[in-house]
Order: sequence, then structure tokens, then C-alpha cells
Amino acid sequence: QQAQSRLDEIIKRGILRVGMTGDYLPFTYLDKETKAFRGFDVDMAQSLGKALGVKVEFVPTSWPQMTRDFEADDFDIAMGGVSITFDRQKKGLFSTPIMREGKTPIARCADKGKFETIAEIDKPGTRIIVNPGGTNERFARAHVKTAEIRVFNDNTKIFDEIAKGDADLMMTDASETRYQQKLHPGVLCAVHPDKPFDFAEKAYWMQRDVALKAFVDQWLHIAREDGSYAKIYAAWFE
Ligand SMILES: O=C(O)C(=O)Cc1ccccc1
Repeated sequence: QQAQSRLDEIIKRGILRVGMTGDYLPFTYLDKETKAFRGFDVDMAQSLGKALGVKVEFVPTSWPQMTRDFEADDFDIAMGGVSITFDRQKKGLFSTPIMREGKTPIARCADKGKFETIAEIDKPGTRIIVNPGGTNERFARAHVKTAEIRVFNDNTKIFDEIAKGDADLMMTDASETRYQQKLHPGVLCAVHPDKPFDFAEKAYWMQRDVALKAFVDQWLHIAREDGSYAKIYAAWFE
């Protein structure tokens, strides 16, 4: 029998292909030595795979390549801190949102008071650093006219650049600023993670198949109600 939908296809295949960048803790991190992905959305993907009764295969992608890889059908669903955007919505379907977000600065703690507003940030001499190809670079280009924007390819090393003083701040998702502040105590500070500059949400981005979307939303709803989402959240965010 021919597969009727992407959902049927995944179940027939016995494998859910999950696209991930592996550079964005606590959502997704690729360990270069073991070649294994880990993170909040890795555990969530395994939970989804279990609900579907299939194995999970992680497909490496990157923020600049994600849309092309999605359109080439390299994966069924992208997970790993993916923000909802209209551009992505035009090409696929998003699950119900998993987390509220927004862009906010992270800077050396000594400079925290200097970067409270866009106007304070967007001055000559401010060195902003962003990872390429995602909503961070887009936000910086849309709002910053005067300050320097440096695009730095390795998102996992950006925070060391700020700590060393080779850049002044990054504008990124509030959840990432909270996480990196915890990883660099007393060195890096999230500026106002509870009052970000904009509104965004994280969700799972999947191929345009309503049966698959219905399944993913149902699984998410149950994960929220039965405590499994809270357990995975606590393991990575708290
Ligand atoms: O969803 C996106 O396009 C992003 O840019 C998410 C993101 C946020 C912070 C670091 C890396 C990617």
C-alpha cells in the first residue's frame, strides 16, 4: 500500500529524520568527538520518536542552510531551538509553540548597564557579534544602523569572544542568554531576558502534512500534561 501522508511514510520507514544544527545549547549540541547530538530538543525528539514508534535519525544542518535542506526534503522535521518565522511558515508547518522567546543582549557583566536599549547599543564603537543565517542576524541587521555587526560562524564560540573582550555583546534569544549567563557566572550577564526587544516563539518545523502536524501537536499536548515536557525542560534549562 502506498503511503497516504508523510505521517504514514515515517511510520512505514520506521525512522523519523530530524534536522538539527548542533550549535545551540541547551536546545541542541553536536559533540564533535562522539558525533552525538544532545540537548533539550534531542530528548524531545526521542520522546516524539517513541510516541510514533519509530527510530530517530538526526540530520545535521546549519542556520544558513536550514531552509534549503528543508526544501530538499533532507528531514521530516527541524528541531533545536527553531523560531517561528513567516518565511518558514510559507514552506512548511509549525507545531504549537513550545516556548516564548525574544531577542535580548548578553554582554560582559561590567557593561550590562550600558546596553539596556537599542539606542544605547546602536552607537559607534559598539561591537555586536551574531551567528549567521538565522533570526539573530536578521534582528541585528533590521535594528542596528551605526554599531558594528560581526558575523561569527561558530555559535558555540561566540560567548568566549565576548568574555575575552573581542566583541561587546550578542543579541540572541532570551533562553540562550539565560543559559550562557549560567555557564559564565560573573563574566557574562543577560541584560533583560524577561523583557526582550521583540516577540518570538520556538516550535518544531515540519514538512507540509496535516496528519504529521496533528500527531506532533497531540504528542506535545500530552507531554505537557503528563509531566514529561517538564522533566526534559528541568534537565536542560534549570
Ligand atoms: O531560529 C532561528 O533562526 C535562530 O536564529 C535561532 C537561533 C538563536 C540563537 C542562536 C542560534 C540560533
